[in-house]
Amino acid sequence: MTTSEESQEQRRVDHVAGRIGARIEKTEADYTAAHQELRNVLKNYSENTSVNWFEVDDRIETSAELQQQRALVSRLTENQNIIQDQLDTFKELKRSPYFGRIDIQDPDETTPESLYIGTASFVDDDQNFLVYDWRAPISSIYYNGVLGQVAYDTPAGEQHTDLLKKRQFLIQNGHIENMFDTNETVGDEMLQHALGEQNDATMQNIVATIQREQNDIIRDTTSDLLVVQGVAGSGKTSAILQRIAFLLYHSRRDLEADQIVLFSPNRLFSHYISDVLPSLGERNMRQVTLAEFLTQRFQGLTVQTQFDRYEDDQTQPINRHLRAFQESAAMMTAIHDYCLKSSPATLRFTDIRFDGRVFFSKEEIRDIYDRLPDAAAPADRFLRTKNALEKRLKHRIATEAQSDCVRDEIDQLSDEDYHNLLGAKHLGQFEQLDDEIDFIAREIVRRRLRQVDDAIYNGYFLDVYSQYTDFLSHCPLPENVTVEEWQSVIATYQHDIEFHRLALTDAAPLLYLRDLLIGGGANHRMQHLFVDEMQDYSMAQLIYLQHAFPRAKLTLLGDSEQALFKAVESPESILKKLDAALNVKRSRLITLRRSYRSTYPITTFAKALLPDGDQIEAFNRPGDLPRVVIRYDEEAAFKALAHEVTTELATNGTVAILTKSAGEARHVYQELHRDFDLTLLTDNDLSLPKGLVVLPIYLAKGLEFDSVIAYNVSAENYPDEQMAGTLYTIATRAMHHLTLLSIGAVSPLIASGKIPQADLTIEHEFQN
Ligand SMILES: Nc1ncnc2c1ncn2[C@@H]1O[C@H](COP(=O)(O)OP(=O)(O)OP(=O)(O)O)[C@@H](O)[C@H]1O
Repeated sequence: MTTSEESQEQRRVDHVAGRIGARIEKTEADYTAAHQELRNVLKNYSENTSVNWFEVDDRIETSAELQQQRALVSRLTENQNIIQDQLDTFKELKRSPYFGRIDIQDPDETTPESLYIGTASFVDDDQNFLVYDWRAPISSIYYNGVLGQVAYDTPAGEQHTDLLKKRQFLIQNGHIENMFDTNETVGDEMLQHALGEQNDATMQNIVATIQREQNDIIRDTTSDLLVVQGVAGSGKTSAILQRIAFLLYHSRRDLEADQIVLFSPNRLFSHYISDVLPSLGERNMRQVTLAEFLTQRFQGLTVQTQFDRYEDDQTQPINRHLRAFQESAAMMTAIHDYCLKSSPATLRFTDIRFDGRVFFSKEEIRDIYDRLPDAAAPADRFLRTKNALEKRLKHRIATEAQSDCVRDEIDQLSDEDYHNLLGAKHLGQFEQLDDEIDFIAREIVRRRLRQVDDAIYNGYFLDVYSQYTDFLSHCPLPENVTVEEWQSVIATYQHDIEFHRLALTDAAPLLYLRDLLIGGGANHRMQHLFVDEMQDYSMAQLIYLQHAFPRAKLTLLGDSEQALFKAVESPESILKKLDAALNVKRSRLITLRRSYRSTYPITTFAKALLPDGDQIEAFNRPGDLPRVVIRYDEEAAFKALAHEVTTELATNGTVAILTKSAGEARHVYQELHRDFDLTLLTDNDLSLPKGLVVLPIYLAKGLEFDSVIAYNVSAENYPDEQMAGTLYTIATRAMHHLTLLSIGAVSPLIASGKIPQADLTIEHEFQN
């Protein structure tokens, strides 16, 4: 690259930045005007809210006026927010207007054209595209193409062009720091820089350096089920966030951010990724953890979380084949069959009671259900039963409203209570006073019987918990499950329910049974469902999620090597199982084998922990060897830990001590918190601070830290292959430094001959 080319490019950057600067000034003026308008309306609004609320007529008038003003305020606020967002985008763009340039020559053109690609598009006042959005169809060439003939998809079909040049830029504060031409997808030099820089507490966008396979994930618009199996640090999470930005850009008119839901592994993760979409000028999608989702669905019950289960599994023996069956697709099929075969006689109806007496008896309810055509789906029949009960309730309300005692009650009402019962909507609606009185009478009875109404509306007249017991007692068992074992499953479930608790294993089958029998539970608005860390979900849970979001396209991401609960599975076998269970039209598997997060020595060490780690490709970023520090008693270990922490904090922004369990994390906290500014993170924490943190590994899923210290990787703590996934997950959270502290003999996973001693720095304490 010649210096004249560099100065020419810098002149262009200056020119573009100048244009953006002018637009910022104009937008700032627009913002001030919008803000002033909003303030005026708000002032007016607050004056209006203090008017007389006592007289009924005034009240109606004021209320209508207020409603109008409220609508105006919300429109103006939205307008102001849009301008603010534009301003933020322009300011960001001015600092770094673009990161790429492609020179192309279309078949019907005589001269080549240079296009510049950035995080958002910028069109000047003469309609020249000075910067193209990275998501524009033509930009895909930048990520995918090597020089020569290339194709790219557009809404009008596939287009062809000749790619003559591809140039990458690193522009900071309007200044070109680095630029070079490349024939590769996105050159390693650029990536080296991006990865070496990171030391933020939150995730950054990767649009300047998206890799080819990541680009495939991001731009896939046709699959109904996209399964991404990628090794730790291969950019799965990054890819889905850019994918969401891409989908929002491409379906601007039909897709909104709140029609996309992401199931995240934990709440810290939700915070960790929260800046990525806003940095690309998009709103965040909805995020929920499995625990939050289940808690919301089972109000009144305490549902075991994945974390509770992980902790419990460490202290109690687990019957793996039993659990495997309970969480399988076969279990969900059994539920489905059971519900389809259900009949009025097998359904566990219960009385609806009021004031200690039976209001609608279960026999009456069963009778209604029985009279409905049995060809209808159970949920349909249930809904019609609900409607019939509502009708009967209305009838009883009407009859009771005629009673003398209700009329007496009306006579006793104060003016205020009377108007409240009538409600603003009905004021002046009745021509005859008698009609108004009738209405009030029904309203009194309706309010009194609200509990019955709620019971009908919520379908409380079917005891789903006892129905699930009935299902379990009739469930066809696989050969490897004995009747005795199954009896214990039923007994445990019943015992849990008695104490308002539910095991995680039972949650998905029970929800499925409830939805199939009584209806509801499905969200038809969601268009995309993303599940990160899918290896921690059972097949039953995934089937349920598909049922709960029936219109959503699924993107499932995971790494079976990081399974904390299960054995490792090959990506192909995972897709095969999902294909069979989820029954989708178009499915696709993308495998990512290159790991970007950690330095070369850390990834080399981490992959050696796994039985089939050879397939992991380490990105070539230099760094120190992982250090193993061995001490033979706790006191010496904590002294060493304090020393390591001090050293790491001197050079790293985030240092995490990762433990196997919450108990261990608390113990470390107790020992260190007096000497260090240390934060103990639990599953209630919502944000990730910078500095020094201690947390169990399952809360660190999906996260990364500049420096990781694995606490106590002894043979006692990590005795065998079962723990390989956990240790691998811990090691791969480190970006730049990894230290492994062992109290006593080191785990055979590390001390095995598989890991060459030359790949580690080992520091022993001399024993007396
Ligand atoms: N193309 C890329 N350009 C720059 N950085 C990247 C790229 N791909 C991944 N990274 C970086 O690598 C790190 C790991 O990415 P990410 O968290 O998305 O991986 P993951 O596959 O979800 O990891 P895990 O399964 O271990 O949680 C992040 O810091 C991310 O910014």
